[in-house]
Amino acid sequence: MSDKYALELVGIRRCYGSVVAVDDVSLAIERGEFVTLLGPSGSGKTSTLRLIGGFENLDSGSININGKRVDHLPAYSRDTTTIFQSGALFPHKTVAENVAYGLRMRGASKSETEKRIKEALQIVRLAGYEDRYPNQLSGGQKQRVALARSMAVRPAILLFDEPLSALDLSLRLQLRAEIKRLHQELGFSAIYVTHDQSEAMAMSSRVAVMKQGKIEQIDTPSNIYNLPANEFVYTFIGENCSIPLRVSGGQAFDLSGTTLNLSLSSSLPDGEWRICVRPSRLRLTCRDGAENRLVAKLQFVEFLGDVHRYHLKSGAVELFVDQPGEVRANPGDTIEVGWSNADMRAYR
Ligand SMILES: Nc1ncnc2c1ncn2[C@@H]1O[C@H](COP(=O)(O)OP(=O)(O)OP(=O)(O)O)[C@@H](O)[C@H]1O
Repeated sequence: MSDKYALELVGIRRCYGSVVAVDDVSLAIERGEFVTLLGPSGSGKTSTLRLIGGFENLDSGSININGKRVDHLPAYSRDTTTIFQSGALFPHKTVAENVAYGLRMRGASKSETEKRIKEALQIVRLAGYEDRYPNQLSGGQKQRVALARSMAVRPAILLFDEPLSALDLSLRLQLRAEIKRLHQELGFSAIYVTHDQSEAMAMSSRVAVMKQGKIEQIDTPSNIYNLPANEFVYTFIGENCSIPLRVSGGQAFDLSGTTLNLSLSSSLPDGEWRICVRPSRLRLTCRDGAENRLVAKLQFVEFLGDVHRYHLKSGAVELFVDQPGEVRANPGDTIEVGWSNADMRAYR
């Protein structure tokens, strides 16, 4: 146990009947880190957060906050606060009373409480809203109050349980930037749960990708994106084209048996493989001699704003390529697609 960490999870486990919701999860978060638990529905993110916050009990393992074991303590005695999806404000209390709540629970004096309310509302840009009631606030403002209430306590670790998922897209983007700014300015330690990968990538110091109660990979957003530990992480984070193929004697064949011009295949053992490439790393012109090339037919083109998405078919292989600029091909045209070895991953 080390007090170097704001939070340490050591082999924590929680089952509901026959479902193993959290399966031997270990994780250490340094002070000031913003770590996101990201994963599909049912992967155990919320259960992990609830175990840390003390809303659920462990079946085994231990939880340390600032070097002290806390898993035997009730929620209110742990040095954490949680911001929920719904905000969970008290409807009959004013903004100031809502923010004061956690401070009172922790025995702060009246003058300290007033000082912290003022500070917290300033931080979330809601100074002047002290006397309003939650029903007089917008969805985004309510979440800012919930944030202020949690931060006013200055907990060892802030827990976020999908706090933006009930908001519309533009508000979500706005608040996401706001939380990032606050983290940068104040340097609090946080665990953030989301199933939105762009949110996780944009906000976090590190991202833990979860699947079936386990952490598949924990790393910086850039390493998660560029150096995924396995196919699950690769396909869960960002878009990708997956090409099923068979390698035999250093040659690659698609599933219809057509030879593919892939240089990586010379280094792959014989067998069935899936090659994964991000559509943004595929190139439609290969004059510079890409290491891997496919001749494909253009099916159709989608306009996506900054880029066009070219949907292509080559034998049994289907791909899509994102390219900026004008569209210079028509459906039915033959196009060469290329990519470098560094941009592709092979999984079996
Ligand atoms: N109180 C409970 N009783 C029974 N099963 C539960 C309970 N809470 C969670 N589970 C189960 O545990 C597993 C993990 O659930 P959890 O809510 O932690 O996942 P999640 O990754 O947060 O999902 P989501 O993104 O949908 O919120 C799921 O299979 C879920 O059905």
